[in-house]
Amino acid sequence: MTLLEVDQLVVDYGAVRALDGATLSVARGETVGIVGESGSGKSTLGSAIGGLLPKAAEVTGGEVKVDGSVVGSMSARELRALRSTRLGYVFQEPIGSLDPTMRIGRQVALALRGRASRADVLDRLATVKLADPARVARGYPHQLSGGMAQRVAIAMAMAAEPELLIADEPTAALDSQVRDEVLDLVFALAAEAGTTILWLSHDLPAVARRCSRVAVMYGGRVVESGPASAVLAEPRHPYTAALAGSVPGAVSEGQRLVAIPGQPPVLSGASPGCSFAPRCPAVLESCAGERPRSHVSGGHDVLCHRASETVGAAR
Ligand SMILES: Nc1ncnc2c1ncn2[C@@H]1O[C@H](COP(=O)(O)OP(=O)(O)OP(=O)(O)O)[C@@H](O)[C@H]1O
Repeated sequence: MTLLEVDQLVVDYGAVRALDGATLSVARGETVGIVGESGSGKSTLGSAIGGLLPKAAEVTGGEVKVDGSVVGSMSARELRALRSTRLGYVFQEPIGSLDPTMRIGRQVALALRGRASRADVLDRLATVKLADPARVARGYPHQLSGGMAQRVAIAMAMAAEPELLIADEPTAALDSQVRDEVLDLVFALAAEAGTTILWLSHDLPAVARRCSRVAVMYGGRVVESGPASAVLAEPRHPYTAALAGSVPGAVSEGQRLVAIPGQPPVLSGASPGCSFAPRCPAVLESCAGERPRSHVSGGHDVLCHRASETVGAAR
């Protein structure tokens, strides 16, 4: 059953177009990795789902539905309810999710929606494998290491057992050892609570290893989505092919995506054609002037004029 539907979403920050008709559908229980270079629109998409876009942003087209309800039509109260009961967010910088002036235990109690006993709070902190939950509960955010703070942020995001957890590069600020532990934790807690995961990441190998589905973003659109193993083994979009082709040996888990020659676009308005055309090794004449439409090919959704051809030919 569909939990999240993003349909042709367009978001502008003034003259900069961050999302240019992004479309994505996520079923309950899926673990979906959204992969893309810096500026491809991942964070904007993640924020739009919970009505958390900054003031500078304007939704100028399309819509987001969570469990059938249109997020853009919700009142402030409905949005607060959506965020406190159905969605959980974890960001790159855990400190940003924590109140520097409040003891950790009190913050976790609030995330448990005010009905929490001290034992509930300590239980919750124990689920994120903090060695001494009582000590952490008594402390303040500045007393925690980055890894510990992210564990607390995860405990708070998962406190209400949300239907959808949006994890926006949750481990980018952590060192590699802690990174794996934190990801293990996120996926284990989500599996236990039946929470669907949307994980926004630069880290293609890590996403492929942990997620059931991958969506690749480029120029504010989802250019390919499908089962993780199939998308990586047989990419249909030349951009995904370039990313996937660069995986063996060239990039290991935890590293950022290797560069593809050329620069990703900064759009100011709708892209007239495929925004990957200037960097595409398989570009056709029509690519620059005609927007590719969704094409289902081998179980993947692909936005490419050449989607029906094999990627072997496109590369
Ligand atoms: N507050 C803002 N004001 C103006 N432009 C913004 C703002 N936030 C994002 N943008 C622009 O919108 C586009 C998409 O940015 P977004 O942060 O969503 O991408 P991203 O894929 O999450 O990148 P990163 O991986 O670096 O976080 C970029 O061109 C970015 O410069």
